[in-house]
Amino acid sequence: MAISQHSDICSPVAKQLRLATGLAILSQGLKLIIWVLMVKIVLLAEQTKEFPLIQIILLLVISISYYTCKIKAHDQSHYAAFELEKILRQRLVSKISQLPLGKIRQIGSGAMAKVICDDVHELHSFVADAPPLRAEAYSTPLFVFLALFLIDWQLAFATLIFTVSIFVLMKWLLRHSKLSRNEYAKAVANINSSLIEYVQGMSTIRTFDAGEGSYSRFNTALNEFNKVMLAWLKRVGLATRLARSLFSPLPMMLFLVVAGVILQKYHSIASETLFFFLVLAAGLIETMLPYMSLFHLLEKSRAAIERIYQIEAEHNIVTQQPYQFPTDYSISFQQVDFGYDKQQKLALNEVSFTVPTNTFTAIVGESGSGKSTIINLLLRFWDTTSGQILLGNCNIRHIPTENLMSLCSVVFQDNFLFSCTIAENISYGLNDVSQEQIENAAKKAQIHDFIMSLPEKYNTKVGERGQLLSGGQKQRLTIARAFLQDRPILLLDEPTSFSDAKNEASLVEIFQTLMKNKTVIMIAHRLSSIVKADQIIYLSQGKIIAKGNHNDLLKESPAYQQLWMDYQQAHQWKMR
Ligand SMILES: Nc1ncnc2c1ncn2[C@@H]1O[C@H](COP(=O)(O)OP(=O)(O)OP(=O)(O)O)[C@@H](O)[C@H]1O
Repeated sequence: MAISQHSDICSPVAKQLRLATGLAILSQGLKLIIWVLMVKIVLLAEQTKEFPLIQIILLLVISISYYTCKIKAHDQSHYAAFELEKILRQRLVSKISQLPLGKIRQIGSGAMAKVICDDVHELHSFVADAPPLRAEAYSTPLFVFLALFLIDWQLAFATLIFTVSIFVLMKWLLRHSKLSRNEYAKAVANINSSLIEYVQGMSTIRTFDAGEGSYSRFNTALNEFNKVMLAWLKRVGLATRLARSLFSPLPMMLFLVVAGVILQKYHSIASETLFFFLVLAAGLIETMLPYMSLFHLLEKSRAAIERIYQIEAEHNIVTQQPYQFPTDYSISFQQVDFGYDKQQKLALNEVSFTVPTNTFTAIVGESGSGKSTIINLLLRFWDTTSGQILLGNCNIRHIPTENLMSLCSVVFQDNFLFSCTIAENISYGLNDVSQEQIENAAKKAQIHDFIMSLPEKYNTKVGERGQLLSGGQKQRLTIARAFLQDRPILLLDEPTSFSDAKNEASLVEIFQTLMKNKTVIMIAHRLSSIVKADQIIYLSQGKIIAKGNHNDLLKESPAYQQLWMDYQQAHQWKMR
């Protein structure tokens, strides 16, 4: 099973690996000839007075060929390992781009980074070292036993039994290493994710938790890792050392001397034969050490392969056949149920509403009521549990993802910017955009003057995740991006969250321009910006409790009346 998984994952470089293994086997065959020749030369020197020149030249030629094959095998397997590392990383990154966003968050950035960096790297050692090790571990014993059986089948048989016994004992001693590998990987992933969280949440940590507690998750992960390693050392360390001692020439030589003496009682064994056995079998036992390394490599990489395959087996966002392409931009949720987790309460429960083309729908509701979930489902970051979402009368599951995305502009709460220039961030994902178009979009988002005040203007780099800009500036760049995209559907999540009173007024004006002739869904806490909405959807605990425009809801919905009163009171309180 493990072997088939290994050969499966190595299939992109199978040809290079076959060549490497072939060269390694050849080198092992040559090594055996070298041993036999060496014994022959020593015995020849003892028997005749002539200098064994031809044999020595032959020995030299074969030795050079042996090293050439060995080096070439090593080179081939290392080239293959680098190639496979590249291919697997490309495959995994491309896979991630096709996964539902929810799945990516569930797996976690730490675990994901571990698979793409560490696990793929782990495979590198396997691919680079396994072919020569495999050749040594399998072909050398075969060649050696063939030679030993030809020399003396009885002593060869006894040697075989002894070797197999050691081999079985070694397998038994190493039986626990499999479990520790999984625990080890889990502990490393935990350190990675707690470290990523620690660095990303540094500002929050410093503000709220300057004491010991801020390190606690990272520390717990480190302690957990130490515990796993110590337990592993206790459990496997002694066994590994014992197995290594057994697989050294000394026990084999002791055995051969004893077996040779016993056998001599029943039939005569020439000292020449025993000499052959001592050299070949002692060499044999040494070449079995690679078997142990191979076993470890297989075990280590097996867990890594399983984790790579686990990600590759995750379900992609699938566009169902037949493909459909919307002709208008109305949106309709029909009896939509959705839960992030099977065990959890539904985040949306029988949600139905329609947003006609070029109208403005606002979603309000308490925190956690399911507002963002509506946008997540519409963008197919997750798929509905039941019910359906239509866009222009097409079920969004039938609309190819790239088409669906090309219809929607989004301004999120957390506006993600890439570590490139301002111009590149505004035009992100768009081809053939002129500088003039970028600047026009920035003007509409009222951020052009600020950009022009920067030393490198539109070529200013914004830093990792846009950290060189303020929250409001990042938001304006995202709005400029939405202006430039000019897509028929606009999804806004908390668009005024970064603004003061003056800024809010200018943002409302900007949004009014941006929203013109578009189908708009806006999530809002500030009711002032949604009074003019064509429709307000009031969510509570995943259910729609009221639906209509502001005036209708004020007349008909006690819950909305209360919400409006609370908002006004809060507003007045702020004014005072
Ligand atoms: N990734 C997630 N995994 C599990 N549960 C989630 C996830 N995201 C949201 N939830 C849960 O789903 C419910 C709805 O969340 P949602 O983010 O849609 O609410 P919201 O109304 O947008 O809240 P807020 O106004 O605070 O942003 C909440 O109970 C929340 O805890």
